[in-house]
Amino acid sequence: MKQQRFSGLFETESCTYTYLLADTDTKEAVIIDPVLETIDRDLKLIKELGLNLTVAVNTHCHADHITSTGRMKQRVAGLKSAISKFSGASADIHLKEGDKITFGRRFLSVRETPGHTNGCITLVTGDESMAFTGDALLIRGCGRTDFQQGCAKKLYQSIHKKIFTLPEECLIYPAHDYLGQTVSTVGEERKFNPRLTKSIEGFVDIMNNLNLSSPKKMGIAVPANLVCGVHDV
Ligand SMILES: N[C@@H](CCC(=O)N[C@@H](CSS)C(=O)NCC(=O)O)C(=O)O
Repeated sequence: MKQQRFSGLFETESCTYTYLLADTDTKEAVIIDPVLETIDRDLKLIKELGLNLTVAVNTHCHADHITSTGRMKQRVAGLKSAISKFSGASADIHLKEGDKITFGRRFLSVRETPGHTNGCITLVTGDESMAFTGDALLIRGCGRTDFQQGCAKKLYQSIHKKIFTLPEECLIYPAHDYLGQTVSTVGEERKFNPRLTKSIEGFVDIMNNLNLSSPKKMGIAVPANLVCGVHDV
């Protein structure tokens, strides 16, 4: 009997992945990194599947899009928002290393993976078959480290100590992909990630020379995400 429903959902403007996980027996569900623009799509799916959404969690305080967790709380009775205690953002649940987000008989455990921001977390399924890495580890890449307390050394250590120590076959689901890639594995990223296969000095050098422009929505996204995407809840 299948006990877990998993959906990967995509928001095209910010290239953000939202993930929905549910225990198919109890119908309890968790949503990871939901985006304001796709709130209707996500809530429609949840309703169609007859799920009871209990937690909406952000892997960090996003700088490129506005979260829908606050608006979801207004539309889903009993829903709780969650984010790292180091994010600086308000939420019902402030997460730290080792915490568990339970849905039915399943859970996600929290691994702190700072470096892109101070409050970045990676969420790992109880059986360590899936890891939701937010903007820490991307497929063949990683989150930038040039704002929001970003630190390349910290990110390198986070990924090597908290993500690359997971089983080789553990599936990696990042918060973004800009090339259409949907999933990787710990083993693949350990072997082929062009940034993380370097020494820490080489990695820092790459990160200091990315020369990326700032996310277009940064000025509105960060203040909004500090209050779950809304200023009135
Ligand atoms: N062009 C996009 C922003 C793209 C970007 O900066 N992505 C971030 C994650 S969202 S803060 C990132 O870490 N990218 C790493 C990389 O190597 O691309 C926009 O304007 O929103």
